[in-house]
Amino acid sequence: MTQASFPATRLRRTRAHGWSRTMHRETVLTPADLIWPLFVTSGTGVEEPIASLPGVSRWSVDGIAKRAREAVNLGIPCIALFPNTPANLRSEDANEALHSDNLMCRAVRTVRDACGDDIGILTDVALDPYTSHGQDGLLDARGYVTNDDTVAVLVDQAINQAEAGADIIAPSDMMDGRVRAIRMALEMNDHPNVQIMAYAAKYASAFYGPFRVAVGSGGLLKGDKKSYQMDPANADEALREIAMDIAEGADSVMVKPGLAYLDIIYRARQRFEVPVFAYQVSGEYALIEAGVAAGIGDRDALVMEKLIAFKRAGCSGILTYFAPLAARLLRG
Ligand SMILES: NCc1[nH]cc(CCC(=O)O)c1CC(=O)O
Ligand SMILES: [Mg+2]
Repeated sequence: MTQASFPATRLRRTRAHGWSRTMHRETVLTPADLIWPLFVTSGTGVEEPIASLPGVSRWSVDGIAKRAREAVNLGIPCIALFPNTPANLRSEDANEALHSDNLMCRAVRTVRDACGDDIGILTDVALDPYTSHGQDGLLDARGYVTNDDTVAVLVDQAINQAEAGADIIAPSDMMDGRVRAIRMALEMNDHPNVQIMAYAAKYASAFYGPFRVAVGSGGLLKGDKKSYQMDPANADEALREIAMDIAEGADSVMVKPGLAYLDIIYRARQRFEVPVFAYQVSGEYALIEAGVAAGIGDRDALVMEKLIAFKRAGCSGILTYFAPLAARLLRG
């Protein structure tokens, strides 16, 4: 047989056996790559299934502590907390965000009591779960979300969360200059080791709908968030946002939503030596669940394929509502 009659290289050769596929795998996903977002609600012993997010519930703080323990047992290193503030505590000025006994702070303390230092607690900094208008910041007389006045409140909100025991402050508001302001306040208030994970490139996305139902801001929001969240058409601008947040003292940055923005994750990793996280947001979760319900495929396989894509693009980790499912699958 002449040499020309067979391929010089057979890429299928290393795919022929399971052991070989394992050996040649370029990217791995582990439970340590996962951050589990959890929704907090009032009361004790309360679980409220969220219709917009099938399989996800709001939990009262005791339930949140149980979920945190579950995360520890599954090898998930960090949870992210989001409060469903009671309607009567929402206001124009989001004052509830600054109270040391608000839902968020109570949840942080309860988790810390239950799990000690075994789990990282990430708290979201933005005003939308606390405002009567559902915007992430304060409005001026014409309804514009003000930047610098909002940053002043975000700083107090961040310190309030750090005092309660948060490990990672995650500003999701997209105001300019907030990372520097929060970093300075953390340093000056004796929290030098509290991290900042900046939602650096956060897009004005149609994929946040189910989340807004979960934190009760969806029905309140009039208009959109396009004057502060990014235009989905832009990528160079995302790199500027990320560069600014690094310069202002962010320990890590986030790209949000996830799958539609893998190019941003990839470019950020090429450009900067900084940990990049992705948020697989509520609409991405709900679409997979809707697809599974419609019979388009197997949930486990769909979820794992999407999560490995984030790692392949260069992510250090992923915020995902699928965290407990994925961790269980990974542990076999
Ligand atoms: N600042 C609020 C915030 N923090 C995280 C999300 C979305 C998360 C998700 O959809 O899962 C949002 C929604 C928004 O900006 O309207
Ligand atoms: Mg910015």
